[in-house]
Amino acid sequence: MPSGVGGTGMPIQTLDDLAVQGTTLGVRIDINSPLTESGDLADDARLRAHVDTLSELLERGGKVAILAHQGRPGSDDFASLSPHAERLDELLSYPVSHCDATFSGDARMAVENLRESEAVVLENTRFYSEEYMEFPAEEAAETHLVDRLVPELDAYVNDAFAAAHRSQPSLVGFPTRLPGYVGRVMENELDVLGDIDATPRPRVYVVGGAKVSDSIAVAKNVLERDLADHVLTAGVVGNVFLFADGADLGDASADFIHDQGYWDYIDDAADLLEAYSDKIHLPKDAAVERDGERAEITRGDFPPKEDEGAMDIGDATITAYSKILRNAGTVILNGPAGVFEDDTFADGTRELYTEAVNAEYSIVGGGDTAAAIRKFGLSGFDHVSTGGGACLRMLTGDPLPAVEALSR
Ligand SMILES: Nc1ncnc2c1ncn2[C@@H]1O[C@H](COP(=O)(O)OP(=O)(O)O)[C@@H](O)[C@H]1O
Ligand SMILES: O=C(OP(=O)(O)O)[C@H](O)COP(=O)(O)O
Repeated sequence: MPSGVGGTGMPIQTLDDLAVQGTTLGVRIDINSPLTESGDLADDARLRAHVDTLSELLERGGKVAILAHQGRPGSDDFASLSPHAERLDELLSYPVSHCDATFSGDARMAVENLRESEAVVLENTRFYSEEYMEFPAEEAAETHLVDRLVPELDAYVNDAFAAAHRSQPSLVGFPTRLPGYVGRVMENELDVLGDIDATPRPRVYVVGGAKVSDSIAVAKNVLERDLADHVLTAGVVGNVFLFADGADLGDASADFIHDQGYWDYIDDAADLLEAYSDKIHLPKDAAVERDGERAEITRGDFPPKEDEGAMDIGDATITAYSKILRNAGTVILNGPAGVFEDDTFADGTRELYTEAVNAEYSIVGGGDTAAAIRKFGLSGFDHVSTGGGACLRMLTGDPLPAVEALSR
């Protein structure tokens, strides 16, 4: 019988149920990481998170074909997984190579040629167009990527919790055609994040960062299900809510939101504000760059000058949000409050994250969120999830497609 995984209530097989020796395994991990301008890894936390799973499979004699994505088509961090393979080769005590193909003949040959306790990182799954589309599991199973790789594999392991909210071929297509198992990262995240109702009130969600569609969906869910006592908005998400509330953050911020494809979400944010204005908190001020320095503008003085984009929350927002966080029973946080990579606009993220540690129970998650935590040298959170959107989605009780596909 499958070992089962806490929190999901669904019988899912773990690596304890998998006979590894000599088998060829397709292993989906999430090593989507911040990159430097030259394309190197700016942070390797997600790679390190998967070391236990990969080491276990290799130590037990597995032939490991790694599937993963990096960035999104059109994004600055949309890149090859070659640096990731090099870093995994350094982190693991087993040989890790890279193949610059995902499911072509060369990729299938690379998988066929694997010896026991060897791994190959196949190329960025999102270099292939169908991977950036969402499908029901049964349709995903018939995509080229899945169809071409299945004959080379004996089983599939999904350890990519951080991408489990995406119903994309490499995440949901294999379990309908191969025996599927969760890796150790996925197993732990599902166990820890299993039951949000067990966490103490008042429960405060902090939705920051730049993935507006994910954050609005989560905010809607936790408010409709009365899971949240407060929703603090920051980052690009906060800027969208400010526009939705009629504030004029100026052309630079508006153009950025348009360019990211999120302008249409302003109506959704407005609907949430109308229904839950008592629980949703908006920034009271913003930080912009003026003459090369940080300048703060209160909402009463919006809009900033035409070329000044809102790059961080200001002191008034930090003070107001910190007071709520200080009195929180549970803080659930995803996404930076500003462009924290630039020290000029790191104040909001650093201050809010520092305050979140002091909550009775704190869960933080996300690739850039984790990178910010390391940048500021913070510790003491009860759980640092490898996933941002996936973590929030899990905590709203919404199903994670990749997990559902494994529990068939
Ligand atoms: N006001 C802002 N304007 C532009 N980008 C922002 C702003 N606030 C935060 N960001 C960006 O959001 C990105 C992280 O967002 P996201 O990917 O949602 O976080 P995570 O990976 O933790 O889920 C960072 O690269 C950061 O620079
Ligand atoms: O970084 C990720 O999500 P996160 O930004 O919520 O942490 C995952 O790798 C998913 O990436 P995606 O949001 O481009 O599908």
